[in-house]
Amino acid sequence: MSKPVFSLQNITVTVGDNVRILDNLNFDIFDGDFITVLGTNGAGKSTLFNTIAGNLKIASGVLKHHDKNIANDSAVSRTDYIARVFQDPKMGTAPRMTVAENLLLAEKRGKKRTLHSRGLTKEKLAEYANITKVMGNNLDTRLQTATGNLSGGQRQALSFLMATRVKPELLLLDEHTAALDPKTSEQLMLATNEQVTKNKLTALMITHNLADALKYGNRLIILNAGKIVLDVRDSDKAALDDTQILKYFMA
Ligand SMILES: Nc1ncnc2c1ncn2[C@@H]1O[C@H](COP(=O)(O)OP(=O)(O)OP(=O)(O)O)[C@@H](O)[C@H]1O
Repeated sequence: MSKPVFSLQNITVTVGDNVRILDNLNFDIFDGDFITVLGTNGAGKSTLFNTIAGNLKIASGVLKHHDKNIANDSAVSRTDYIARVFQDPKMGTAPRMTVAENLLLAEKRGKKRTLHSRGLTKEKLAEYANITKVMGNNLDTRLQTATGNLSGGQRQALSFLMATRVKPELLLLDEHTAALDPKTSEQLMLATNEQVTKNKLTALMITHNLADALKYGNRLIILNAGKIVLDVRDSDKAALDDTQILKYFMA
């Protein structure tokens, strides 16, 4: 197997009186991996994402991006190559800016993030109409609408498009469909799968939906009490069912 894009080596994260919320975790992420992440409430899933994204300081261990240890790099500097979509539709978009302006801003990943509305040429707007249309929720008709006036589903679809507008080296999906109604949630999940597969994105997706965790991605991990208790890929993942998965929740 090729070298990992990200490598978590003996990562421990503690809170309070030395309580380990990630416990000596070892985990390699390879180019093109689409990893679904399961675990009970409090297992450490968001902590894992916060650790990778740089929002939490690790107590010990090494976090490598290619050959560089990025454990002490700021969260802001990591946004050059890591994108994240949160559960809350209000996160990830600027509410007073229009849909088109948000998309234009998203194209600045890794560059200085200044925005000139004159960058919104006719051609750009036509391009944005195309990419928003595939989300199937009329976002393409709201390009000049302030993001704060969108529905939660439209806003979350926009967050996803922004996170993937410039291909990130890692996409973190933090229960990104959980706050949406079942139909909107399925729509975004299908669009997510299509984009991740078509563009060969490397992604981790936290979900509490066992069916989605089994159906999507090439790899699945289960966290329990700050440790990875299952890590399967390809045919081993395909062979899993709900009953087998639930056993790992008790481990
Ligand atoms: N900054 C923090 N300070 C104190 N405790 C924290 C902090 N962040 C996380 N924890 C604790 O660490 C544990 C893991 O939390 P985490 O949010 O990672 O769980 P999770 O698997 O994402 O859960 P959920 O499915 O409920 O979102 C929990 O017990 C949580 O209360």
